[in-house]
Amino acid sequence: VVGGEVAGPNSWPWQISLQYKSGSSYYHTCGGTLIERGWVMTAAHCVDRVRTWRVILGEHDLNKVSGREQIMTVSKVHIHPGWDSSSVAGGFDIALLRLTSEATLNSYVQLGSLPPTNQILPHNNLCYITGWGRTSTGGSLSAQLKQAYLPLVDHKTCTSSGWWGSTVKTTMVCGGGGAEAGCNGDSGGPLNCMVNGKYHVHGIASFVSGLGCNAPKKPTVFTRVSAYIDWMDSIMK
Ligand SMILES: CC(C)c1ccc(NC(=O)[C@@H]2CCCN2C(=O)[C@H](CCCC[NH3+])NC(=O)C(F)(F)F)cc1
Repeated sequence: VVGGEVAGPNSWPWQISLQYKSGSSYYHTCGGTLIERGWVMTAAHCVDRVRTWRVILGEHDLNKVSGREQIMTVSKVHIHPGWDSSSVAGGFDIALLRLTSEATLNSYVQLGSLPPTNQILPHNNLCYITGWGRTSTGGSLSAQLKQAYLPLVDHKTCTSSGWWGSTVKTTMVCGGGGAEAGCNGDSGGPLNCMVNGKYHVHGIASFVSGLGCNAPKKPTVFTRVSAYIDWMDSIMK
């Protein structure tokens, strides 16, 4: 996350850290959202390589043990059948991870709320991106979870000339476009949007400009969760 601030510990209790094993250590690679006690929603591009995964719930500082963490292994990865790893512009950047055991819900670990099917939020809707991604283009990951205010950018603006144009599809949502942005390592994490006084997970961080995470007029692009409710229901049935 470029800009914004360190989040209050566990103030986004559905945020997870997706980590892969290399040698005898695990490394943060993406964010994600706990949506059922046994299911995590993330981006397809995060899990389209065969790796040994683990999910940390109740995480805040990647380098410290608070005792609030729950370390979960992944028993199955479900990547949307429409995902094409050679083109993030094609959309379908969504995957579901079946956890080996069910999470214990408490003050530090809660389920994220999903939007109704095909809900489209208005331009400038209040949204926050959260993640441990790079804090500047080419910079390092954040040890603590960060949050940044990314007002929603409507499709008409986001697909206009000088912005993303036709790269952005109707199954995507855009947020920010100014100094604050998602960045590498925030992938798969939630775009938390306020609707009727409650945060819903409206987006899954998908891509930013190759020119820089906070390139002007290149808002962070998210998978629009409300476009994939039926698919998710069919998998989690
Ligand atoms: C649509 C197409 C023109 C296109 C547009 C932008 C990109 N951006 C990128 O690839 C930049 C550079 C490093 C990773 N990155 C990204 O955008 C990565 C992975 C994207 C999927 C790539 N297989 N995503 C993120 O950093 C994010 F925003 F989700 F946190 C890639 C392709």
